[in-house]
Amino acid sequence: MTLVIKICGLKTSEAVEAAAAAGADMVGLVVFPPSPRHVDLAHGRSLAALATGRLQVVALTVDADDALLDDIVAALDPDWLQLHGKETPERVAAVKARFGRPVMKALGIAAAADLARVPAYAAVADRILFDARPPKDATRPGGLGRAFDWDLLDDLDPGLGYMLSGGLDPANVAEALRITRAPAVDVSSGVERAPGDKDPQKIAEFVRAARAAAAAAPAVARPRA
Ligand SMILES: O=C(O)c1ccccc1NCC(=O)[C@H](O)[C@H](O)COP(=O)(O)O
Repeated sequence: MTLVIKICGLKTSEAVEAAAAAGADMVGLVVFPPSPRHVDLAHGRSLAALATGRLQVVALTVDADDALLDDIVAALDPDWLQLHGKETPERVAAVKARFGRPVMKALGIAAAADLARVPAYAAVADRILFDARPPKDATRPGGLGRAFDWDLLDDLDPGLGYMLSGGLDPANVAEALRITRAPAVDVSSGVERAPGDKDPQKIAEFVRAARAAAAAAPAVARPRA
């Protein structure tokens, strides 16, 4: 199975072009004003149009209501909706039913107990994104460049595709894949010069390192020890 790679928090056409040229699969557009990666809908529309047909477009929101999601879907026509707030399983199901698009639910992980929520979300989401749980005083729930203990995902079978996220970068993605055998990875801070400023060279290095690691140790197809 081919590793799925998502580059998140793109703000410029240069970054979209870099993700496409590097061979990424998905790009995330953050619609959350407190984030340094926030794009307004007019700009998001042009970035999504540039990506469409080459990269899957993920619209990332945090506890968005239906009215905002209506506007986002109309503007970005995303392939995926990523819910990165405190959305309940019921809310995930409602968003999926209303918009008829695949929904990726982010779950913050800091300890094994955090995985207890997985079955309820796996029943309604199309993909789970495991991210580091943010500190209590964080101004945003993701894109913080924080990793969690990847060993927590050992032996995890959520019953659906999942994405590993949180503090990944070109130097550590191979080790993260070796430990987790994740079928998909997501990165933001690790391919930036500064928050919100993507570095085309780091994007290329990340994709190259992740693809090489996946080729050396195929993810979900690899039998468990
Ligand atoms: O990126 C943001 O600023 C952001 C803001 C609010 C909610 C989620 C956000 N990012 C979510 C992502 O999918 C990131 O790629 C993920 O958290 C990993 O980020 P990083 O640890 O910086 O690679």
